[in-house]
Amino acid sequence: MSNKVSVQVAVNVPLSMTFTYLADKPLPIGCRVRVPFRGGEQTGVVVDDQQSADVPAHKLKHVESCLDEIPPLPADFLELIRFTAQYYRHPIGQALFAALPGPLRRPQPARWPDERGWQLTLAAHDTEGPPPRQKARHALWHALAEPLAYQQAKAITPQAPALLKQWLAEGLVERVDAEPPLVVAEGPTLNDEQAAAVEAVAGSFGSFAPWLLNGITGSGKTEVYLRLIERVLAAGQQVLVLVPEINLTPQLVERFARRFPATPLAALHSGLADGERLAGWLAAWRGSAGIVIGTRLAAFTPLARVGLIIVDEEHDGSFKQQDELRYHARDLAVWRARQAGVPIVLGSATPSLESVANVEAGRYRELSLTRRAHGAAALPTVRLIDIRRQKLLDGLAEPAIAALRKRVERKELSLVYVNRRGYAPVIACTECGWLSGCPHCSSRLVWHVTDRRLHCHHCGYHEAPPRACPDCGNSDLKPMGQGTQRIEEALIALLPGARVLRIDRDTVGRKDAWEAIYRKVHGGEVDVLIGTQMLAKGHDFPALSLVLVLNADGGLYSADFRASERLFAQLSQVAGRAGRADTPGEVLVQTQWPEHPLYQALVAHDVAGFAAQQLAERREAGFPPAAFQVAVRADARTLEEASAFLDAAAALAEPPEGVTLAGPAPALMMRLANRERAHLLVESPQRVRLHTFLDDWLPRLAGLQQAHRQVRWSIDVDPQDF
Ligand SMILES: Nc1ncnc2c1ncn2[C@@H]1O[C@H](COP(=O)(O)OP(=O)(O)OP(=O)(O)O)[C@@H](O)[C@H]1O
Ligand SMILES: [Zn+2]
Repeated sequence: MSNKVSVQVAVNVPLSMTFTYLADKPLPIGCRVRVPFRGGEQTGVVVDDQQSADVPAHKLKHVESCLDEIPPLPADFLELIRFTAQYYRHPIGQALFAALPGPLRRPQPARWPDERGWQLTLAAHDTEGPPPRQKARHALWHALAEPLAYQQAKAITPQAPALLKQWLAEGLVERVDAEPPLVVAEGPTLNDEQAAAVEAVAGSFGSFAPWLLNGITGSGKTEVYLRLIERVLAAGQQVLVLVPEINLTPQLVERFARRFPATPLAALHSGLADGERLAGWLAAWRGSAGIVIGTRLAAFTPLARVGLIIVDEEHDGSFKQQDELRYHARDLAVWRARQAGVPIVLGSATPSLESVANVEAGRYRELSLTRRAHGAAALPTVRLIDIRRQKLLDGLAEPAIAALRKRVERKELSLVYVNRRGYAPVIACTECGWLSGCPHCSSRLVWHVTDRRLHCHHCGYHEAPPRACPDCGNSDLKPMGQGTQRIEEALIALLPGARVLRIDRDTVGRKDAWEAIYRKVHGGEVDVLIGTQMLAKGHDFPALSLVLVLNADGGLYSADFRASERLFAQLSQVAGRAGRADTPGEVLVQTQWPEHPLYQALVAHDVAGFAAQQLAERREAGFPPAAFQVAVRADARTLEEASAFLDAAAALAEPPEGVTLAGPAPALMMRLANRERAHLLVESPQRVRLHTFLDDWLPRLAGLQQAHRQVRWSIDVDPQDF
């Protein structure tokens, strides 16, 4: 008994503690283990070798040896997890397991993927090989004279995996160690601003330095990333690139792979199968993937030799996870850059007010790209169409229709941007004004033509539309507002012969849908694109010359203090899609409030002015980034139950000077999936004070659950949505 050792193990359970087990020999910190847990079995990770004092040794269960053939999880990864759990107030085990790829959460051993390359065998050199008319085979065969990595082979032909397998079986190729060379395809000559940005960041390699790359849409930020990546790869290091949307990943991956055709690249996003994700994750950890690109979860990927971190579209809301582990990937990326002692580049055309404030405070340094990069491309002209003085045809004003017609005639591409968040097509009664509402949420049901049903976009409930108004019996029910599907129908009727392509969550559900869309758009097979927010971000469609914005007004007068910032960013982004190459761009915005300062700033392309005005308002009101917030959210069957819990929580608080509690208040979306939601806000101008207060207060809340059994509650640090 005496030679046993005890270890601390993190397990995937909702408890803010680790568990003590006995082992026959010391187990390295970071190794995955299989542990008995409450009558079952769990995967665990050894996080410490300290004996906890309060459990007598004879009561401890045993843990067997490490599961894996791979080494223990690295110390800097565990440190990141510890920080994340602590800062975002999440159980350590759950934070850890959320960051691991699926297969590593299960108690099965993992091994390194085979990353060797392929080369022709001696025997193969004596054969003829595929004839030149079999182009792809021929090209692959000849490339195999030298060691070829998987990625290089796949770049030659998509049939490579099958061919390599076949040739391996026939003894024509063999597996060899292949150190991929750094091959860099040619890029454009940088303009002065781009070159200055590259030099500035490169000058900070080897130490922590946060940079805000503030560049207007189309100013060539991606090109700046590519040049920096080139230097990092040349120094034998890795780059981590975070992007907001899974849709953007294929486009960027392709651009990176074209520039660095031989560099192994790991793309990590939620659309991957478990095995693919694990392989990419391990390649990143081992250091064999030179470029690691992914959505927010990729912020946790261990990297053996990171030299630079890039966060593209840093202002984007999707970097914040809204449930379970509510982390902000951009903020964690900055923490990681500091931990690793490397620079981080936050890129955006509409930087978040948080980053703008960090520049003002001297914490970040700013690099500006003020001109469009491509030849003569200029920012588009933005015009407002005052719809108070226009007759609308299916939601479209006459000048808007005329502008679309002109583009179709000239064979130029147009984009109709429908801000569905503002107004979705609901079914309304023309007599009494009844609107189709969800029985479970305080949201409207949205009419879908595809299945001819009403859908709740919040809880997923759907139903057939009523034949007559449930309130007054009138049988004349009409769709109100313009969703993408309704606009599509209208445009097909208004622009005969035009090729219209609608892009929204309903049409891009499939994994490869985006690639098909790109092929169509770039192949000149589309005249008018219709889309929601997902079309606004980062896409580069050179032929696009007109952007028409519908329904944006909904964001002007929202109860959410971030709504204006988001709307401005979205509209700048979508406007920035126009006129990126040789065709000058025009943006038309239909609005009832043309004099609103937000639209005036949009017309003037005054990003900095708008940010300054917003920042002043936030400071005035004591909102972030002038203050830090933590939300305690609660939901229950009734608002009273939820509020009673929050009242009880507030009663346990003894906030020190400089920390205030506000609420409880109902959430903006008060009812969701049959639960009513409210929150309590804790605020302070000083982050440290806020967190010191939480350290004292949050542990006391655990005792409340007993008296409020029906209430579910959670902590959201730096909340983004209310
Ligand atoms: N120095 C340059 N000379 C010529 N063309 C360039 C240069 N830099 C970038 N480009 C081209 O300009 C276009 C816009 O560049 P890029 O996509 O890098 O801009 P961006 O700032 O990342 O755009 P956004 O944020 O709007 O998505 C691309 O087609 C790119 O190839
Ligand atoms: Zn609902």
